[in-house]
Amino acid sequence: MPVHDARPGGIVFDLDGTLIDSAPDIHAAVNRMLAGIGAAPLDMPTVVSFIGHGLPHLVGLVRAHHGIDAGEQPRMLAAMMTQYAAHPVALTRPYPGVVAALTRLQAAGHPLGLCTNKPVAATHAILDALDLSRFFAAVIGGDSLPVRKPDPAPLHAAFAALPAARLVYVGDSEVDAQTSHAAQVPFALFTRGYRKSPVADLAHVVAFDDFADLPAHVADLQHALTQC
Ligand SMILES: O=C(O)COP(=O)(O)O
Ligand SMILES: [Mg+2]
Repeated sequence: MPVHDARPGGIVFDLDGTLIDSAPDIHAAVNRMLAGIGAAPLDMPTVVSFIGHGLPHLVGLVRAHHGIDAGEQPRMLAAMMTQYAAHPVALTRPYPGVVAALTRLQAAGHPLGLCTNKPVAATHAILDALDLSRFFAAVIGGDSLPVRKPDPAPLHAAFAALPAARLVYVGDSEVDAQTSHAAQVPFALFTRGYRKSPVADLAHVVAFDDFADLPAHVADLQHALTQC
């Protein structure tokens, strides 16, 4: 078979629950926001179950959980943004092996991008603070476009900014699997993130629980791409 495109393909990553374990800071910000209105704190698993569709959606779920009127949404969202912006990386760290994997993939010539539902200003602040910005040629946040994941448009935008064929989207959640499917991009599932469903219920071409294994999976996908 003729070689379709031998150049290293573009790889786009999700952020929360994929490259970084950000739930502890999101949890802390939620509870500071709730304390500010005299509401009871939420435990970590509850907040983790609310992550994935962006901060406006998360605040809506927090509000519903406490039975707070929808009219409070704008004030609560503004407070959440303020609280999160105040301490975005106090407790947030890349998952083990992430920096080494990104370094290897970049050295192998893969253009790298990011597509997250996190607001883009907070995304840049976190990437800068954790010294991750240097890896990404494209960063699309939850408010970069009028629509967010699982709409495929943000993922299309991230890949469009990379000078390469679309190789794979790497994410951790139901939203990411749906987005990949809608964008018709192969999906690699990091299984230690914030998903709520069994691995088998999320359509994927690769599932992995250790970033040390990702470069080999990518090499296999690249091989398949160049053979088709
Ligand atoms: O902000 C969220 O709710 C989820 O963010 P993610 O898209 O990086 O997982
Ligand atoms: Mg995620």
